[in-house]
Amino acid sequence: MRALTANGTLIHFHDTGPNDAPALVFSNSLGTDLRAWEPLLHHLPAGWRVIRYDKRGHGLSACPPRPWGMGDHVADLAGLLDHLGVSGAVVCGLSVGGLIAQGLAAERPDLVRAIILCDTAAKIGTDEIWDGRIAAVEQSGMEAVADATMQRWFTGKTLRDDPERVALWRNMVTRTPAEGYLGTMESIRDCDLRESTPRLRLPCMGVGGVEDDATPPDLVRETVEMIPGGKFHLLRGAGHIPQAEAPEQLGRLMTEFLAGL
Ligand SMILES: O=C(O)CC1=CCC(=O)O1
Repeated sequence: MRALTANGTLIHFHDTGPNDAPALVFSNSLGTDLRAWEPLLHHLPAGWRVIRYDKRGHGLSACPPRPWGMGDHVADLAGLLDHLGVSGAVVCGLSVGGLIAQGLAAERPDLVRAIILCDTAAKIGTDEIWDGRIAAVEQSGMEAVADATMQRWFTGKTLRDDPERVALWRNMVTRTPAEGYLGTMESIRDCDLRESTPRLRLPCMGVGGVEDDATPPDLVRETVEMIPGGKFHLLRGAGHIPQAEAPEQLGRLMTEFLAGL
């Protein structure tokens, strides 16, 4: 368990593997913390320095008073990598983590050598969707959105066959500070990368779950294909959290992509 102050914010992170190995950095989704990547870890190739962190308002990282936005999420990750002396990383982002990865690649190309976009887009949702969820959390707290979130995140099969595992993910959401969740929803609502992402010039792989109701696969494909050479893969048997439902498929695709860099 380690922490440092980046962009004025206490950031909790895990950093494993040799310091001189190429870095693979994970940025997680709304309502999840760095534990979200655990199912994937043993499907990753050896020889990488793996860095996971809790974005502001999530996990053990600080939750500064709102308002803040996507620029802060990007500056937090830039600050973390600068402090760790990491440049030229491969950044893998899930959902809002994918927005952070795209934003970092645009703002600080020295830090990013390639991106892996999981269940994300250059623009996620509409003002109407986010304003409705923001109002629900402001009025009734995290419980108000937890069940609908599980429906968006997981396939019918997982919801039916594995209720205890789903309950753990639900706990992760309901234990996220409401302020952190609200600030991140506002960040997503106000973020539109449809002009900057097509200007990125770096290797990009993307994946989308066939049953993802939050960022449907065609939306993810559209974003990945904005970047020349971007390659999209559809994940069978997966919803919005591919490392939970399809860790082997995702690990194999990532291993192939990383080997080709
Ligand atoms: O709606 C959800 O919970 C899915 C999601 C949208 C952005 C994000 O990070 O997660």
